[in-house]
Amino acid sequence: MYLIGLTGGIASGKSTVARRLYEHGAVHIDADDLARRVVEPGKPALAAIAEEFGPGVLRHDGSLDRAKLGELVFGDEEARARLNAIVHPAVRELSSRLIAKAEQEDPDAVVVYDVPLLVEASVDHPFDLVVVTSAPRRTQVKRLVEERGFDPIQAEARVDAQADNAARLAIADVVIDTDGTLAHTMSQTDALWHRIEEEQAGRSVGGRS
Ligand SMILES: CC(C)(COP(=O)(O)OP(=O)(O)OC[C@H]1O[C@@H](n2cnc3c(N)ncnc32)[C@H](O)[C@@H]1O)[C@@H](O)C(=O)NCCC(=O)NCCS
Ligand SMILES: Nc1ncnc2c1ncn2[C@@H]1O[C@H](COP(=O)(O)OP(=O)(O)OP(=O)(O)O)[C@@H](O)[C@H]1O
Repeated sequence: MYLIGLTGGIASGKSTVARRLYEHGAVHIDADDLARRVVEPGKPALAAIAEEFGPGVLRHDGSLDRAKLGELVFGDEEARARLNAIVHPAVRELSSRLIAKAEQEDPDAVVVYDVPLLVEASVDHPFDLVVVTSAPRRTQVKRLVEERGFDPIQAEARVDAQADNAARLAIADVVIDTDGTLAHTMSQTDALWHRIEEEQAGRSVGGRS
């Protein structure tokens, strides 16, 4: 297995890069998706959230009111830390399981773990490569406002709830500049894929998998 940790700020283009790697043949595991799965009705993390933040964060059907919880935690560091303490251990456990399963199914798989909070949550899977998508704060805010309908204050609160670009760049093996055209992002991603293929070919010559 070749394990890539893919991180970057909100709306910096992680999903775009992950989708391209998936099209090349990688297995894609998305931490945002796992974070949704672990709070489905009936899961212990959802009960813990309702206990911690009150029943007002649940909808009438018992599912999580994500907008309501988002209002409570973005812009309030202490509340966010309480939420993270509930959700992150469950995501850590599930991601470990899914990465192990991908390796079991194909020992030569390239697995991309797409995780926005790799720095903040001290994710310590044994990555072969850490890839960071990087766009300036103003581009992130512009995309959130223009493409996802956030108001500017909400958009800034989301961006500021995360590590800054400098902290992410400090742990990067590869940086993908996502402030240009989509074609530029794609060509950097294709070059990354070719590099990984070459590394994998070198490993099999050397007898490792
Ligand atoms: C607060 C919640 C319910 C809001 O849900 P919502 O549907 O509005 O956003 P969604 O989950 O799709 O996240 C969108 C983006 O927000 C950012 N984000 C989400 N949670 C956090 C957080 N705790 N800290 C900083 N940024 C975050 C990420 O960039 C993520 O890609 C949700 O984000 C949540 O449960 N967050 C805690 C779990 C978590 O940390 N998830 C991130 C990856 S593990
Ligand atoms: N050069 C570029 N590279 C990547 N995305 C770009 C670029 N130019 C514009 N975009 C747009 O920016 C948005 C980036 O969203 P994407 O979902 O890939 O980011 P993300 O980092 O996965 O976000 P999130 O943290 O919310 O999961 C997309 O709508 C994409 O089309």
